Amino acid sequence: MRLPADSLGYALQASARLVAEVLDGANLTDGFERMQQAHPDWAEGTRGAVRDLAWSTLREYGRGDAVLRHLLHAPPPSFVRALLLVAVHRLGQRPEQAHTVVDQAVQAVAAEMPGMRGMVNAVLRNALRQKASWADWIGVDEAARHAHPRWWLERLRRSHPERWEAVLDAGNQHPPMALRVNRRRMTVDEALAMLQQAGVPGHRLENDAVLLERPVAVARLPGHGEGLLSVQDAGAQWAARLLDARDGERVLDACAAPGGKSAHLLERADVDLLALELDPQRAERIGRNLARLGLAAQVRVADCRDLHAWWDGRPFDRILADVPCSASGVARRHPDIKWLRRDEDIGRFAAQQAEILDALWQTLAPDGTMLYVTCSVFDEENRLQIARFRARHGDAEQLPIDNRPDCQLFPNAEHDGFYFALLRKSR
Ligand SMILES: C[S@@+](CC[C@H](N)C(=O)[O-])C[C@H]1O[C@@H](n2cnc3c(N)ncnc32)[C@H](O)[C@@H]1O
Repeated sequence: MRLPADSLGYALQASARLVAEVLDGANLTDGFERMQQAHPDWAEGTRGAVRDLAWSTLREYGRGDAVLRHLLHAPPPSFVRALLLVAVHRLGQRPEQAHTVVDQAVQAVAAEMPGMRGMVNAVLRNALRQKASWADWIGVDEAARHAHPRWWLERLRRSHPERWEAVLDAGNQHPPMALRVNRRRMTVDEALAMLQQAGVPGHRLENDAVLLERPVAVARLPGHGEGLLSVQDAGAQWAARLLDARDGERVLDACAAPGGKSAHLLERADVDLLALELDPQRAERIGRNLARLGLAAQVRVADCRDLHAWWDGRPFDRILADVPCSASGVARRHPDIKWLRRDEDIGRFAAQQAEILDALWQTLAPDGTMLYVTCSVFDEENRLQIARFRARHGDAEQLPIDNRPDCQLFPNAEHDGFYFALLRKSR
């Protein structure tokens, strides 16, 4: 049986498939991309509903899991468990629609696994009867309360003893949507007026980023196709300002895909840019992004650690090292990472980042600067990484950022979490 694509049952079914895939180890964004390709006829409303349910269920997964632990006596098939998680999330979000949610969840399971219909109905009705106890079930478990895995809590508490809870709270919110104005094509004031006229109001942030009042589909952004604007988090837009590349300089973006920061560097100055990327498919996105904006760079697929493979021996004036990391500062955009990553992964990222830093340092000109960037909030990838790098490289001087040794941005209502350290090579 097929459910109407504009029904809640359909959105519950599709989002439960995505959640089930993630809990079995798959990447959420890739899964959603594949699902959209398989349904080119989806209306914007259907796409939005499926996305919203899957993302917000996974953002809160720890809480839903704590509720289900009290309601299930044996583990159900992964689709059914995922459907129950999505439905429990929706029941919490929209208590006034409780009976519709239960009815539509039953329709959703009937369409996929008809034999489980009675079980889903019974569990959800029981969940409703015991709704007053949910807060206690969640409250006794710190990891459930914060909707993050326990190891993440511990690591964050060690890294930021004063603000770890605020960081977790921000990580559970819907992320803001910010735009970067292509300053070669228009001013921020012109962009704000154009957006206002299109019914997409926003305001200016630091570094000339624009924060939208409400997130919108990219298709609704005026001037996006023509390269006047790009979607880029306001925190990510700090990188180009901090690196401060000037006309005529030779610049390396060592980990470049999908090319957001490369594009920003090129919008700000006429630099000779080499963009490296390890993953060939992701590298293709750099060229597409730059073409939309009317910008150009040399794009190469290479492992930036393997200097023999890509470096011609000519040193760079500036290097952007936007390294692969845990992405713990952007978990609200990619809530699957909270549940897919393991504590041991952080040490592996740190080792890889150290190799990248050591390799790139050799390609930096004397007096040149390298900006190290992560979208992590864990010290091991950030402050400690840079302290260890400086201990290995006596010719590395750390330049202050806004009067501090480095800069840790925490996720908040304006931007995601990022870390920046600026290093100069002494002569
Ligand atoms: C944080 S993302 C970069 C985001 C990009 N700078 C932007 O602003 O659009 C890190 C990228 O580095 C790539 N990468 C990972 N290891 C790499 C390596 N050893 N050499 C080059 N690229 C690498 C990943 O595939 C990923 O695309």
